[in-house]
Amino acid sequence: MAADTIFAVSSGRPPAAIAVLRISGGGALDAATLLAGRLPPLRRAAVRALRDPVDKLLLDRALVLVFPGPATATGEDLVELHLHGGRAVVASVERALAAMPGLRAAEPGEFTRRALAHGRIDLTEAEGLGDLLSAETEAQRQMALANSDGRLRRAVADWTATATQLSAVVEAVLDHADEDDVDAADEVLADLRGRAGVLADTIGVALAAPPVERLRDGIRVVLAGPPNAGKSTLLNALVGREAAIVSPVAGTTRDVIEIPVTREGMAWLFLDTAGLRNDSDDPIERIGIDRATGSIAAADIVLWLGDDAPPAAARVISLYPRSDVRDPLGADGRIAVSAATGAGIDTVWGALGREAASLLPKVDELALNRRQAHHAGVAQAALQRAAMQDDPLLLAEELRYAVQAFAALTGMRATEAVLDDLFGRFCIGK
Ligand SMILES: Nc1nc2c(ncn2[C@@H]2O[C@H](COP(=O)(O)OP(=O)(O)OP(=O)(O)O)[C@@H](O)[C@H]2O)c(=O)[nH]1
Ligand SMILES: [K+]
Ligand SMILES: [Mg+2]
Repeated sequence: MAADTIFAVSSGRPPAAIAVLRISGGGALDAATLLAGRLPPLRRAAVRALRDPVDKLLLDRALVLVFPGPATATGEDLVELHLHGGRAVVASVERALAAMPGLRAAEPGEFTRRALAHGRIDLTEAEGLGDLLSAETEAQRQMALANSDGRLRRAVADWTATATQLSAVVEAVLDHADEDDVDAADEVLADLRGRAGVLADTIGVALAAPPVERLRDGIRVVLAGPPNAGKSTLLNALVGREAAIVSPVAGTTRDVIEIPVTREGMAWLFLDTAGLRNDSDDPIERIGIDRATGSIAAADIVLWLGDDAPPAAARVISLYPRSDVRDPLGADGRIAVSAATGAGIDTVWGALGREAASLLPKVDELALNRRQAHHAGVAQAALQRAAMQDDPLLLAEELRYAVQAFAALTGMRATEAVLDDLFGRFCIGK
C-alpha cells in the first residue's frame, strides 16, 4: 500500500520573499512534472514555469529541485519548489497539487514522521528536532542540536550492542550447558553479571542528569516570606517590570503569580506568593497562603525573605530584604537586598545562577527527557536484576527486557500515541 504524497510550505507562513514548498512521496516527481514540464537534473536547481495541469495557466516561475529517495530528508522522493512567497501564488500551487490524485496537504510534523518511519532518524533525533524548533534560549538550542544530531541515538545504540553481546554469551552458555565443565560456565556467567551491572551504572549516569524539559520549562524560583517582606517588589526588580502589585498593605498578594524570564541563555519561572502568617482570618488570604505553601513544596529554589527559619524546601537562598531601611548588621549571613535601590540584586542573580548549574542538564553531557528516562529506567532495572541473577535462563530474559526498553527509547517500538503527541507539537511543513 503506497502512502499519500504530501506537500506543504516548509519555510514559514506567507507572505515572504520566497516560499519553499516541499512535495514528498511516491508521486512527488510525477506531480512536479505535471506542474513544471521537464524536470531539472537530480539535485540541481533550475527555473521552470509552473502551470496548472488542467487549464495550462501560468501559476509562477519557480526554482525546482528534485531529490530522489531514499537518501532524502524524508526517505522518499522529494521535490522542492522555491516559489515567490505571496499568499495567492502559494495558494494557487497548493490548489493545483491538491487536485492531483494521491496528493494531499501534509499534517503537522508529517515530513519528519516519514523520516522516522523510513529510518532516516530515530525518535530521540525527532524529539531533538522538535525541541530545536521550539528552542527559545541558547541552552535549549545547544541541547536540542546535540540530540537532533544523534548523540543519544548513538549512546543507546552502544548500550543495545552491549546488552545484545551479553545475550549472545548467555545463549552460548545455555547451548553448551551439558557439555562444558560447570566451573567454566559459572565463571562466564559471573563475568556477564558484572558487565550487566556496569551497563546499568552507565545508564544511571544519564538518568541522574536533570531532565531536558527543565531547559524549556525554566527553573522554578518561589519568592516566599511573611506579609509585607517585600516579595512582590523584589519580584518586579528581578524580572525588570511591574509584574506584581505592590502596596504597604500586608496581605496584598493572594494568588500565585508566575512570570517567565530568560536571562543569559537560561529560562526561569518566578513565582510570587502570598505572605505566610498563621493568624489571618481572611478566608481568601488563607487560600493564598495554602497555595504559597504548595508552591514552596514544588519549587526548585526558594528565595526566602523572612527573618525566621525558612520552611523545608529543596534549595533555599536566604535574603535580607529592604536593606536600605534596615540595620546592615542584621543580615547575619543572608544576602542583603534592596528592591528600592537595586543593591544586592546582582548578588541574588549570582546565587541563583550557581544553584541553576546543578539543576539544568549540561549541554556537553547526555541528558534525557521524561519519556526517554522512563525507558532508560526500565532498562536499568532489568540490567540490575540481571547483575544478581544466577539462573542463565532468567538472566537472558532480563537482557531481553533491557533491549526491548532501548528499542522503545529510540522509537523502534514507539506507539502511535507517542508519535501523535510528539509530531502534534511540530509545525506544518516540518
Ligand atoms: N524602602 C524599601 N521599601 C520596600 C522595599 N521593598 C518593598 N518595600 C515596600 O514594602 C511594602 C510591601 O512591599 P510588597 O512588595 O508589597 O511586599 P510583599 O511581601 O509582596 O507583601 P504581601 O504581598 O502583602 O505579602 C511596600 O510599601 C513596598 O514599597 C525595599 O527594598 N526598600
Ligand atoms: K504588601
Ligand atoms: Mg506581595
